[in-house]
Amino acid sequence: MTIKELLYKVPILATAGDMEAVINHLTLDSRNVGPGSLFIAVRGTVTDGHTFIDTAVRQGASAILCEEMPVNPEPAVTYVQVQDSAYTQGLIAATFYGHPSRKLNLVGVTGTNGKTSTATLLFRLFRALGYRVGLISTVQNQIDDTVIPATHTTPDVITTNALLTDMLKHGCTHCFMEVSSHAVVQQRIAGLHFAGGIFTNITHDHLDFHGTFDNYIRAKKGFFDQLPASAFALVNIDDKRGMVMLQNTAARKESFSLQTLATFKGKLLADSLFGLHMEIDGKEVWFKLIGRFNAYNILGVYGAAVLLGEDPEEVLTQLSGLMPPPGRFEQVVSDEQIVGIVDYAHTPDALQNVLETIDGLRQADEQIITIVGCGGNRDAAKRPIMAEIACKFSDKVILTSDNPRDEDPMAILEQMQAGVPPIDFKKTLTLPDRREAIQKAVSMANPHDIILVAGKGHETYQEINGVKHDFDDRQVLLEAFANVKSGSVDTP
Ligand SMILES: CC(=O)N[C@H]1[C@@H](OP(=O)(O)OP(=O)(O)OC[C@H]2O[C@@H](n3ccc(=O)[nH]c3=O)[C@H](O)[C@@H]2O)O[C@H](CO)[C@@H](O)[C@@H]1O[C@H](C)C(=O)N[C@@H](C)C(=O)N[C@H](CCC(=O)O)C(=O)O
Repeated sequence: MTIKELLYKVPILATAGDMEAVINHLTLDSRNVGPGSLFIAVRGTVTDGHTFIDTAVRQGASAILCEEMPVNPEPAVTYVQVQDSAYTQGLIAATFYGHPSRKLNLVGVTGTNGKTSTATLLFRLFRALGYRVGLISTVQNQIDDTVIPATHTTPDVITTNALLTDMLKHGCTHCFMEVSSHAVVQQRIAGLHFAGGIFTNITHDHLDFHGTFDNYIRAKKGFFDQLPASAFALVNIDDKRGMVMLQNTAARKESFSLQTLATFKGKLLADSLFGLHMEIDGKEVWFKLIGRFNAYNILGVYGAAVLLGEDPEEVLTQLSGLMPPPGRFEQVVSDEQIVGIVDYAHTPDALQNVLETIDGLRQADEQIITIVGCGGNRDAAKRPIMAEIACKFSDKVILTSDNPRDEDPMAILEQMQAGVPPIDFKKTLTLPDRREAIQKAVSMANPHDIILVAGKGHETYQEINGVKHDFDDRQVLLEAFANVKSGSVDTP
């Protein structure tokens, strides 16, 4: 495709060089440039892509898209100046790949918690309903049975268009994707045509990136503002920001609720460690998912499926058979009936949801032992809050590391300790080594006690100083169950 064809409908400020130059590859990263590449220079959070234009040219780039023209452009290379290269990237990627998002039903899911569960449940539901389906999620991307490792919750828009193209080649009719607030702000969903958007909830998270809670809300809302009139915008109106999401959208406004009148109204009848019993649209159904937060996920998934034209009764039948996604309230039970629960809860709200759920389901003599940490190089404000929540609901708490990245693990843990109420000092232990923390919890547990290992969920690594070391909470729990003699009470 020529650069001129690629720029169809793109507002351009200036050009230099041959507009008939042929482009066979798009990239944001100078390290991936080769002959035929169009290098898109984007201003990032760490560095400015414009500083790599010369490198891209040396590596054979055919064209450069930028916001600022270089002082000495290379005559053999085509340069295009635009107002906003991050946004333009989305329009170009859609044209380059032939607008794949218009050729299937692309549904985006946004919200602080529940994105992965909702997108994954939709993916599994539509497969169970007989469709070929794609998934773009934090845990993994998937085209039917083929798993493609994920690097982001929402990839860059070039990668997304490439994934959607592969999905179409495999006959997919639907794709369910997570839409993170980072992605909205960084234009990673620009130019994508959505058939629908779902809002799960919004709570304190990512303030390191967005600065204020208002900015974070605005970022989420930006997704709904982008939806076309042909799409549906389905929001959880039990979250007080649900209606805000709908304010400026052109899409059809739809809602779901466990508490009030909504397009899709559900009622939670019973909640146990074995599943949920709900009434949806007047029908009683059992689900294998656990916890009130999953009742919301189920309702959102049900609503989206019905809005996509599926038969409500068939949707409920298929949904009732689905299991939780990996690392989402995943249970690992020892021979002695110590219940390990591995959950991705890494925000205050998610941790509170999981702990409230466990607290509501346990018997009076069953202890909750919580293992929790907070990531390095990320929102530090949540550290004391998460420790406080863990203490509020648990009989014992072990503060430990969760991807300290470039930070000193002990410094993160000290910030968490600041949230431990003095009355809870004696039930709290600090063990920076996560493996040791899990082993300690198992050694302290009695049969039927519940050990919550929070934060990593499906992740299979611990990131320390830029190196990802193999670490899987589920595996380490199993090893601890096998190695440590259960029943030996070792109170901190
Ligand atoms: C903070 C953040 O969101 N960063 C994302 C952002 O990178 P950046 O702005 O920091 O990029 P940069 O390093 O400043 O570089 C600027 C530009 O120069 C280019 N460059 C850079 C170096 C070089 O040698 N050559 C070159 O061309 C880069 O490709 C980039 O285009 O844009 C990149 C391209 O899209 C992303 O890969 C990158 O994600 C980083 C790796 C990341 O960790 N992001 C996280 C925070 C994130 O996005 N998380 C959300 C989920 C959040 C949640 O809900 O939990 C997600 O969607 O995954």
